[in-house]
Amino acid sequence: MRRATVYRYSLPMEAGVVLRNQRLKTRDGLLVSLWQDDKTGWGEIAPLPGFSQEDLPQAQEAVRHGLSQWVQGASLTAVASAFSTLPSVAFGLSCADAELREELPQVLSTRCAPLCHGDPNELYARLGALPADAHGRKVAKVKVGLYESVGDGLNVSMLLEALPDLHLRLDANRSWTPVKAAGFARHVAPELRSRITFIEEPCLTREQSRDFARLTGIAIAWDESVREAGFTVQAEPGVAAIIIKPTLTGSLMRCRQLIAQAHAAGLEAVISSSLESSLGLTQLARIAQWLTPDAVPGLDTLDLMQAQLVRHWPDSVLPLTDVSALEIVWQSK
Ligand SMILES: O=C(O)CCC(=O)c1ccccc1C(=O)O
Ligand SMILES: [Mg+2]
Repeated sequence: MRRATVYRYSLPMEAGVVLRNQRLKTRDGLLVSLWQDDKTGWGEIAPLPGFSQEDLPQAQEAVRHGLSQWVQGASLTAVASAFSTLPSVAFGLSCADAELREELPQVLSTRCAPLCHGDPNELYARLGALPADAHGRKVAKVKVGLYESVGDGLNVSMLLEALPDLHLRLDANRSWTPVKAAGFARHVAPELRSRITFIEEPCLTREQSRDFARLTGIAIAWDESVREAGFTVQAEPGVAAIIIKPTLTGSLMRCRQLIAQAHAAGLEAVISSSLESSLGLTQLARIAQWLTPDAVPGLDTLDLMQAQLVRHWPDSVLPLTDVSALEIVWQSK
């Protein structure tokens, strides 16, 4: 006997969370819970406005359709893979399926690369307290490209000089022209550059980003590119990693394939958040622990929200919204 329920959630965000020039006041998405015999599995489907190709009504319709098929006996692995044009649906359903089949291990590490922002004194204290990894490195992430690139260069240099065991991931989201990218690099001394683990997509085009890596010796990582048609994972000079945001990428099987390709090419694969709730985020932490145990994931986004959802992120003090408070939008008979 199979049963499925689809819930809809809307969580208030912290004031001032801006994504691609639009303010995100609430994070909206779906949770699915599946029952089969005495087993249960949950998944989160949350298209991210400005990033996902699909919107929530489209996702909801697809989830309803996919789960009706599953309830009637179809394989959810197959159902999820069929939604390759709706990555959030493919990912959420495949997570619920993996939990149900007890394939997704429970072990979870809350270790992730903290996003550096806000008051410098507070930031220094936070980074000072950050645990080092097996190589004695502290890994944190800084968004760049929002203001003057020269200021970004000075800021990054200041952090690296102040904390000798700090290694930084930077993320420019393709915002620099080659001239701005050079302005950034000019203000980061060559001896500090090796502690920039990578910068995600510094420039508008891949070719410009490759040139930046070659000219500056600063490694880069692909993020947006990974989700573009025609992208193939391959070893390239100056490329250190690929970023995998499962909600924007697709089924667990697709993510595993990308991770395997990255590792085969000698690249780091970094699991990263698309602003999932605490339920999706804890699953991402489990996936990261399982499939990319040596890479610190990019999951420091829970505090952008004002509440957790159904499952706790360990140590978070945010209030928890219980499943009983959620609207049921579909249920199998
Ligand atoms: O990768 C991380 O560390 C956090 C997640 C993150 O940065 C992000 C989250 C949602 C949408 C886009 C991005 C991004 O990588 O720019
Ligand atoms: Mg990025």
